[in-house]
Amino acid sequence: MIAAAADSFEVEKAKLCRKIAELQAALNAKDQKLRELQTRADNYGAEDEVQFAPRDKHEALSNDDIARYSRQLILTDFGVSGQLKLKNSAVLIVGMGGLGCPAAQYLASAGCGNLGLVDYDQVERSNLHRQTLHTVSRCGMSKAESARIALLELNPHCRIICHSHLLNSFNAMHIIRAYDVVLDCSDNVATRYLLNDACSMLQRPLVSGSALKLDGQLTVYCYGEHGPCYRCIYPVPPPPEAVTNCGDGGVLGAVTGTIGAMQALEAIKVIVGFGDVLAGRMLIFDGNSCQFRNIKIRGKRPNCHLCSAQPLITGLIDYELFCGMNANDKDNALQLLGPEQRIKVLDYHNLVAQTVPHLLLDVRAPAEFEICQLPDATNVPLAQILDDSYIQRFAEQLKNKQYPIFVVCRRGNDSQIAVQHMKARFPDHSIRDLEDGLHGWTKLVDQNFPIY
Ligand SMILES: Nc1ncnc2c1ncn2[C@@H]1O[C@H](COP(=O)(O)OP(=O)(O)OP(=O)(O)O)[C@@H](O)[C@H]1O
Ligand SMILES: [Zn+2]
Repeated sequence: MIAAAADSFEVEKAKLCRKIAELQAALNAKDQKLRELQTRADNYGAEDEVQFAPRDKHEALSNDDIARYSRQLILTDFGVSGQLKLKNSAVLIVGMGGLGCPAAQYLASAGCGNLGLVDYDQVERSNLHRQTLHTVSRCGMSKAESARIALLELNPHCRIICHSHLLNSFNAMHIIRAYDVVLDCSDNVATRYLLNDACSMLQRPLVSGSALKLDGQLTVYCYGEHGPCYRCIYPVPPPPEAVTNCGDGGVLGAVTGTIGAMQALEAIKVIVGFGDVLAGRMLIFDGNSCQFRNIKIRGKRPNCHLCSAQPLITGLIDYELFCGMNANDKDNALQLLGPEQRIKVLDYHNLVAQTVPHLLLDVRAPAEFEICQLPDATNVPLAQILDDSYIQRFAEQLKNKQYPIFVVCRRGNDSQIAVQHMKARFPDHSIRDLEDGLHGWTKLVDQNFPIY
């Protein structure tokens, strides 16, 4: 008895030692990456290819300007001097998606002289419902280029500089330095911290917007001496599992349009210098009840690691590592299950063709299940599968049933979570998920199956 216990202790100890060694190796690799990153960041200016032509300095408005901007020129707070400031300004918009498109549209048409557009991505059909500068014929084109075409149609006097690549720790300082104000229209936490840190170090106001489902938020960070930075409010990133993106949560174009237009308004106020800039306050928009609320957010944190008098962060870091998330909102493919717990979509298709009895659970939300579903699939949302009371009822149904269970979702991530959970409860039952989910089905089995 004692010998058996000692054996199992040794096994457990060996497992732990192996785990520690693996973690140590992973840590070393990340450490190495961080050092490389810092070296490249330090040397970035030297290897940079991005060239900015010097900005023209305009002393007066042209007749065309006067005719074009007449309706805003007559605003008391704005006037000729405001228009000139705008004409001489340079604004960087990071992300030409749901927020960036309306923001760029209002800034270009209002007469912002120099607009920088950053986006590494290309236009897709699923962008068009809210990313209003892009068109059907420009699907596949770089988003920055597509937006540039639309903006020049609106206002050919606006100088547009496209940065059709990822903004990252290597290039952010160099690019941002060339602009007066930055708009965060991105969709991921890593980019938010990157922009915040770079803007704080370079003392550039950062107009930050976000929108998801029917809700939106807006505030201005790094504004003036007392304006807090993003880290003052959120010193540590949220856990990755707490972050939802538009691809998963959904969003209405009119909501991103509302917030994006207001980002343009705050940028104009910052440049021209009128009104109460939304710093130290956050605007919360609830599209469902159509209510705007302003909440006071804390001021500069005296011990902020970034913007306090004695900062601990003095250079850009690896933000993906810091946040534990990629600098995009594309889903990472989860690898929770071994190959024996997964089935390829083609194999599942053959099994259906041979009418092998089985149960197919689709673990997407009901609204997604309504869009499209495989024949004979039963919709049991993941949240329900993770609920113990459901699993108990399911156990009753499963009694004496031998047929295999397959689980499917949109991309093959949630289905793995579901299988893992169910396997813990029913270890002897054959439960597998469909690799790559419905996206895989469209790709490999039925090209006519809708993709979203
Ligand atoms: N670090 C970054 N550098 C350059 N572009 C970025 C960066 N982070 C995010 N973006 C861009 O910001 C935009 C955010 O907009 P939005 O979320 O509306 O678009 P999307 O990612 O195309 O949406 P969907 O989730 O529906 O595919 C995207 O076009 C994305 O490519
Ligand atoms: Zn701060």
